[in-house]
Amino acid sequence: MTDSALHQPHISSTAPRYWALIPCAGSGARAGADGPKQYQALAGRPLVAHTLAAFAATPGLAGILVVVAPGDTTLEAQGLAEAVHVADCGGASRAASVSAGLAVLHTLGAQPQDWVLVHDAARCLITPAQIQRLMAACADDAVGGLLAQPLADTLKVGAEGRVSATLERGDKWLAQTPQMFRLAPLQQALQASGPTVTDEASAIEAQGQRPRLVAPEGANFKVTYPDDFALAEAVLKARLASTPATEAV
Ligand SMILES: Nc1ccn([C@@H]2O[C@H](COP(=O)(O)OP(=O)(O)OP(=O)(O)O)[C@@H](O)[C@H]2O)c(=O)n1
Ligand SMILES: C[C@](O)(CO)[C@H](O)COP(=O)(O)O
Repeated sequence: MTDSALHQPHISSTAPRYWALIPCAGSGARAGADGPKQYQALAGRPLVAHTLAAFAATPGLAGILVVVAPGDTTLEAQGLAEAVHVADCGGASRAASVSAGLAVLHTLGAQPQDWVLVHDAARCLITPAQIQRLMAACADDAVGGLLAQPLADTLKVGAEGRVSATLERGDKWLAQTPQMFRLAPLQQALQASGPTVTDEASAIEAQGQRPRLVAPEGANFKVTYPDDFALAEAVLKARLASTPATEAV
């Protein structure tokens, strides 16, 4: 047996299930709101309610786990915890929150070979169609993958406020979420990468794997800065206006 085979997790032959893990324990410092950005009102509901509604409307998920900060009971108080599992095990970094959530998934019955779709609570424009697009693209993939957006702008390198180079952008993508990997390899990869890695794909890449890139076909930006709230709200309202009430999430 090779050294790498020794470190492979046990993958059983039963059909894998799909779990959603939603890190929701950030403080939203860059958004400059009064409190965590995931609970700010957007189109009449807390921002994270839109995120959760998209996952609740996605067929084929075994469960949805939301990781919140220790002692945070906002989801329960807002009536948003009924269709999801909530664990107040968030950590000091996004990666720490995701790792803590992966451990909780085991207690919910998740198996090492099951797929986990990690999605930022702050990406509230995600749709069931986008989630299913990623699931379909990666279901037979040996590694897994992520939603990502090809660059739309010319890409510059800056130094001391001036352009030092213009990069070829044909092969550049902006990483989004969900990012979908199997539970055991993802846990191992995050443990090896440590708490500073900024997405799951980076941790998997550091293990020598090449995650699949899947375009989202529609807006899926992360609410990060103050202006993003109005932009996200406009997109949500436009979708609601053009979607029959039975399909709206
Ligand atoms: N310790 C952390 C940090 C982030 N997140 C979550 O990870 C997602 C993406 O992180 P980001 O947008 O960077 O959120 P914040 O850390 O909240 O924002 P900021 O960096 O501006 O403080 C968000 O849904 C956020 O709640 C988390 O669960 N735990
Ligand atoms: C995971 C992520 O959404 C990919 O774009 C992003 O890296 C998370 O945001 P952060 O600012 O790096 O925490």
